[in-house]
Amino acid sequence: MSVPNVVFVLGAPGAGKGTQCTRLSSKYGYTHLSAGDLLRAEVRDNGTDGALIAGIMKEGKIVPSSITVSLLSRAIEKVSGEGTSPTFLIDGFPRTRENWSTWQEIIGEKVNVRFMLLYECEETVCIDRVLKRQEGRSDDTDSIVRKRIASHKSSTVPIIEDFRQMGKLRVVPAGAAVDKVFEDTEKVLEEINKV
Ligand SMILES: Nc1ncnc2c1ncn2[C@@H]1O[C@H](COP(=O)(O)OP(=O)(O)OP(=O)(O)O)[C@@H](O)[C@H]1O
Ligand SMILES: O=c1ccn([C@@H]2O[C@H](COP(=O)(O)O)[C@@H](O)[C@H]2O)c(=O)[nH]1
Ligand SMILES: [Mg+2]
Repeated sequence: MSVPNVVFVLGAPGAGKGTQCTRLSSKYGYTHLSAGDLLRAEVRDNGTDGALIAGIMKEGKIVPSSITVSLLSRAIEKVSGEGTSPTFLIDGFPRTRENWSTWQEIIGEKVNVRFMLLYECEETVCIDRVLKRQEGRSDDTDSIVRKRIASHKSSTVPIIEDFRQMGKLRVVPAGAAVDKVFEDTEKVLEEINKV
């Protein structure tokens, strides 16, 4: 089988990464892997690092790269072994430059990272969406979402900028309605698939 393609999907908390990945997966059969969901599953299932992860998420900080990359690596291998779609949408990762270097060390050439898709949205809109979200997430509180936004600015924006410098960043405005954001995402994917 050919090497799986990967698209990293980034954006501030509440920008709509999960919403758009779900739609893309159902329309195009891509495999959606949310790093945050994998970490939450470790907490829920009392995994080895569950308590550590829970404490970090409560502070809106970033979990050590070795933990997140090994969860992603296992999930990619599991799905690849099932013979399903070779295109992965990796939602909410890489969060830091260190996340990316650890990914390169551990996963590296096993996959082909095509580009990073960035959902760009006003901070006030993002906060409003997170606080209205009804998914029972313990980090969807006013004080934690502000910490998550601060982590996004200090730790994630630099790796997004690195992808821009590499010519591997595609930006989709995410302040509009879900359908419009989806249409704009499809346009970006069409352009990429022409290359
Ligand atoms: N374009 C949109 N317009 C209005 N509401 C939206 C839009 N996109 C997503 N939402 C809603 O905003 C909330 C956050 O969306 P979503 O969970 O997709 O964001 P996210 O980027 O994955 O956030 P997080 O990083 O916190 O996981 C959800 O309740 C979702 O239904
Ligand atoms: O690569 C990652 C992804 C997530 N985290 C932590 O999880 C929460 C929630 O992430 P969502 O993408 O909003 O689901 C995030 O605030 C981080 O604490 C991480 O450390 N590394
Ligand atoms: Mg999400």
